[in-house]
Amino acid sequence: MTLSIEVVCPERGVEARLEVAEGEHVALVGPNGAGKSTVLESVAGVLREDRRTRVRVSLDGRDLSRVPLHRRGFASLSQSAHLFGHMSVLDNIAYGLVSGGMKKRAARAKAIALAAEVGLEGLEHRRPATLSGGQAQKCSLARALAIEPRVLLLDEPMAALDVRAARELRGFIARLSRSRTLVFATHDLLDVLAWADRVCVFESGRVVEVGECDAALASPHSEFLAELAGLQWVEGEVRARGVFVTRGGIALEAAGECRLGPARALIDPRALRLREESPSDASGAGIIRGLSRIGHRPVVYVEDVPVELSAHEEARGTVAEGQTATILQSAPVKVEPRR
Ligand SMILES: Nc1ncnc2c1ncn2[C@@H]1O[C@H](COP(=O)(O)OP(=O)(O)OP(=O)(O)O)[C@@H](O)[C@H]1O
Repeated sequence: MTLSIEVVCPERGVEARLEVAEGEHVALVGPNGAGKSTVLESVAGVLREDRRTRVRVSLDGRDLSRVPLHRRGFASLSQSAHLFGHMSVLDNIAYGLVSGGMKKRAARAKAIALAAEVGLEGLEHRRPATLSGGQAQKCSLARALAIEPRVLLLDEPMAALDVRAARELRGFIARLSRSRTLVFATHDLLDVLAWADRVCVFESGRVVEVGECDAALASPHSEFLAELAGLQWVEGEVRARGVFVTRGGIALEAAGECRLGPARALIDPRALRLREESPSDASGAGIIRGLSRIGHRPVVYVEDVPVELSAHEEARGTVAEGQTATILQSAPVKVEPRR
C-alpha cells in the first residue's frame, strides 16, 4: 500500500507532494507555518478540495476523495485530545468501534484492553474533564488505535505534555504504531528519533528535503534539519585544499575534497572547543561575542560561528567578550560548494 499525498493550497502558500509506503513512519518537520499541519489535514480530510485548493490523497492509486472519512481507515491525534465530554473514557475509546458496527459488548472488551495498554487502568469510568492532559492524550491515542487504522496521523501530540508524560506517551506510540503507517508532525527531535524511518523537511509550504532518518540527521542539507540535529551550516569559502574560511575569516580544517570557492560548512559544536587567547592573526581564531551557560556548562559564542562552543578547561577562567580565542577541532567540518 502506498499513500500518495498532493496538496496545492495557494491560500496557505502550500504546495507539497509526498509518498508513504505501507508501514513506513514519516516525520514532517519544519518551522512554524511551513505547511506540516496542512498536509496532515489534507490526509485526514479536514482540508477539502475547492475551486482554489487541490487535494489528492490516494492509496495504491485509488483516489480517496469520494471515500467518506470514516471509511478511509485513518485516525488522527493532535495537540488537544478532543474527547467527547459527556462520555466515559471507555465509551470514548469504544466510540469508533460501535459506530463502525461492532457489538457493544465486543467494543467494550476491546476498549478495556486498550485502556490498560496505554496505562489508563482504573480511570475507565471517568469523564474527560476529570483527566489530566497526559491521561486525556492517552485516551485519545487508545481511541485512535481502537479502529486499527491503516494510517495514523499525529500532529504534535506531545506539545502540551510535561517531559514525563511525553516520554510515556512517546513510548506507547512507538510500541503501538509499529505495524502501522505513521505520518506525524513534530518540533521535537526525540519524536523523530523514537518513531521515524524517514524525515521530510518543510519550508515555506514546500518539501525541501526528504531522507532516511539517521542519514538525514547525520548529514542534513537544509538549514532547518541541521538545527534540529544540533548542527549549523555556516557560509564561507574553501581557500586552499582542506581549509574552509568563514565570512569573518576563521579558518577551519575541512573534510574531503572540495573545489576552491564559495562553500558552506556543517558545524558540529561537539567537535569544536575554545582554547586560551591566541595571536589575532592565528587561523582558527575568532572573536568572542557572547558568554552564557547551559546548566553548569559555560558556553561561548564566537563571531561567525553561530553555535554554542564549550570552552576548553584551561580557557574557562580567561574567556571574555571581545577576546580572540583559538578554535580547536576534534574533527574536520564537512564542506560543500555553495549552491
Ligand atoms: N485554517 C487556515 N486558514 C487559512 N490559512 C491557514 C489555516 N491554517 C493554517 N494556515 C496558514 O497556512 C500556512 C501553513 O500552516 P500550517 O499550520 O500547515 O503550518 P505548520 O508547519 O503545521 O506550522 P506549526 O509548526 O506552527 O504548527 C501558514 O501560513 C498558516 O498561517
